[in-house]
This record gives sequence, structure tokens and C-alpha cells, in this order.
Amino acid sequence: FTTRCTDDNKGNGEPTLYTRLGGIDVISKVTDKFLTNVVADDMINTRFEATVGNHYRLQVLRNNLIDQICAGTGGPCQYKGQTMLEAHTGMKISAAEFSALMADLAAALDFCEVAEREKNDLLTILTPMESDIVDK
Ligand code: HEM
Repeated sequence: FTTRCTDDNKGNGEPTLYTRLGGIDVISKVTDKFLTNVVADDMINTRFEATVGNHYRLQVLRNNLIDQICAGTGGPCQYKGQTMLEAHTGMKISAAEFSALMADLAAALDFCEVAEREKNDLLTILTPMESDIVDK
């Protein structure tokens, strides 16, 4: 039975994925690189033209992405955006576009030197969202 002087574990001494990723600082940097990669990605960047062209809208998306990753990995944030189904309904996003976006995120995690285990853990959390995002 392991205890440590922190509440950042599930009672088993294992830090949350949020902490293993490096906390809000690394999550923010990964999100910025991810958005840079998406904007450079000819497969999907037209999807984000209106967002990138509006500073306020881009900041909202950035904040929502950071909160979503922070909250989803056990960090102290609250996601305040729409559900994935609400946010993507009407866009008719294809499975190929979803894969392209996930590859842009994986490249951002590599760029920020996030370790393989943490990279895979985060991608594993996001992958099931495909059913609420693709073909809606
Ligand atoms: C696991 C994959 C994905 C996640 C976690 C994700 C996450 C999000 C989040 C958090 C928002 C903001 C919702 C809000 O503001 O209330 C959003 C909006 C959006 N997403 Fe996704 N998304 C994913 C996949 C995709 C894909 C594959 C595309 C298109 C290729 C896409 C295109 C968009 C667009 C265009 C918006 C609207 C941005 C705006 O409001 O200006 N998303 N997404």
C-alpha cells in the first residue's frame, strides 16, 4: 500500500497522465505546436480558415483544447466547450481527416519531446472521440 504526500495519484502512487505529460506548461506548448501543424497541413487546414482568421475565435479554440486535454488527463481544469458531437456536427469530417489531425497531434508531442508512453496514453484517450466527430 503506497501513499505519497500528494493528491496527484489514484491512491496507488501513480501520478496522473496530466502530471506525467508535464502539466499545463507542456500541454500548452503541445497545443500551440499542434495548431501550427494543423495550419500547415493541406489535408485539413481549410477546415480551420475561419478560426485562424479570427484572433478571438482562435484563442477560444486554443483554450478549449488545453482545458480538454488538461481535464481529460486528470488535471485541475474544467472543459467549458461544446461536446465533441455538438462541435463537429454538420462538418462531415472524414476518417482520413481525423487521422490527419491525430498525426498532427502526434508530431506535436514528438516535437515537444513527450515520452512514448505518455504520447500513446493521450492518443488513446482521444481516439474514441472519432465516433462523435467523423461523418456527423
Ligand atoms: C480527437 C480529435 C478532435 C478533438 C479532441 C477536437 C476538439 C475540438 C474542440 C475542443 C473544439 C472546440 C469546441 C468549442 O469551441 O466549443 C473543436 C472545434 C472544431 N473542430 Fe475539432 N476536434 C477533433 C477533431 C477534429 C477534426 C478531425 C477536424 C477537421 C479536420 C476538426 C475541426 C474542428 C473545427 C473546424 C472546429 C470549430 C473551431 C471554431 O469554433 O472556430 N476537429 N474541436
